[in-house]
Amino acid sequence: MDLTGKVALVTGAAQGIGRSFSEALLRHGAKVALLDLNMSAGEACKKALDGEFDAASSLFIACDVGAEEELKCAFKKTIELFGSLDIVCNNAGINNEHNWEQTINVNLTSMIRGTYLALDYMSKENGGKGGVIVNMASLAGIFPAAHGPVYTATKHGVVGFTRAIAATSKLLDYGVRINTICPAFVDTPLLNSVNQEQMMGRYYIFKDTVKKLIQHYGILDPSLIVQGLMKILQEEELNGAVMKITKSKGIHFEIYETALIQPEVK
Ligand SMILES: NC(=O)C1=CN([C@@H]2O[C@H](COP(=O)(O)OP(=O)(O)OC[C@H]3O[C@@H](n4cnc5c(N)ncnc54)[C@H](O)[C@@H]3O)[C@@H](O)[C@H]2O)C=CC1
Ligand SMILES: CC/C=C\C[C@H](O)/C=C/C=C\C=C\C=C\C(=O)[C@@H](O)C/C=C\CCC(=O)O
Repeated sequence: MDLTGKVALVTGAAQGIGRSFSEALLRHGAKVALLDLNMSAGEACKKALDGEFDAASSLFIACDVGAEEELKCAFKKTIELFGSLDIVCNNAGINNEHNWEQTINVNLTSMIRGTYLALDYMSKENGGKGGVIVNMASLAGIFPAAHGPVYTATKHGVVGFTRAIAATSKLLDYGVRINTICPAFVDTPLLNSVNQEQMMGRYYIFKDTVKKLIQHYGILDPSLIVQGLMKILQEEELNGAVMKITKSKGIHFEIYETALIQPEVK
């Protein structure tokens, strides 16, 4: 996909992986809607991006992806300003085992809603011109993380939903490719949640164990996750792919046994 002039929407864009995604998309000539809960961080991010890229190429939208109407409104504002939508990165996520219901709402429910909103605008079934959706999971979407059982559940859900809706998209010819990225530990503020008892809840007892896990497996630079995003955008055969990114093996893919026989669509 030539990104020049394409329109992308990135959730959790104010920092971390989402900010790295947004910078890379702008650098490749795309326009980007930056969605984030954190108003001050979002405005600071937008100001910094305006120092490097045309201010008209990005739009910060304060949005709690966990609030249905706010997410719907953010999609609407994006299309109203930029005129179309080609790429959606459902990236926003939290690691909160204390308020685990919020973790489910942000990491899973909002990702599903963001995927459906993206399909509303991009699917050929709705008169759209197709596009690409990237849902951010984690290696905890493949391997159980004892220090984060609810986080693990949400990320397994991201993987499962993405693989299934990608099959739906292919069967119904939506013209939209939907893939998921499962990074190991990445150098972003999220990692600091390990040190926060209000985030780890009853699993704060694992604090030192997780730190040893992080030390053992290493910490990835967000730029490698950006490489994964670019690979997904450029390799048009990728749909329903589960991309893993680790220190030991870099960018590689989970291989699954043959999928269920899919229903014939009459
Ligand atoms: N950092 C890591 O080690 C890994 C992170 N991930 C996933 O990558 C994604 C991005 O995480 P990071 O960049 O590391 O985290 P981060 O905490 O650095 O950034 C997340 C961004 O999302 C925003 N956000 C949080 N809740 C929101 C909401 N309700 N509405 C809108 N924005 C919201 C935050 O304000 C923040 O700007 C998450 O889904 C996370 O689970 C996956 C594997 C490893
Ligand atoms: C506490 C921080 C919260 C979230 C960060 C992240 O989402 C959670 C990650 C949880 C577990 C990460 C495990 C990392 C494992 C590795 O890095 C691998 O090198 C080893 C494990 C499996 C590799 C198998 C493969 O690559 O096919």
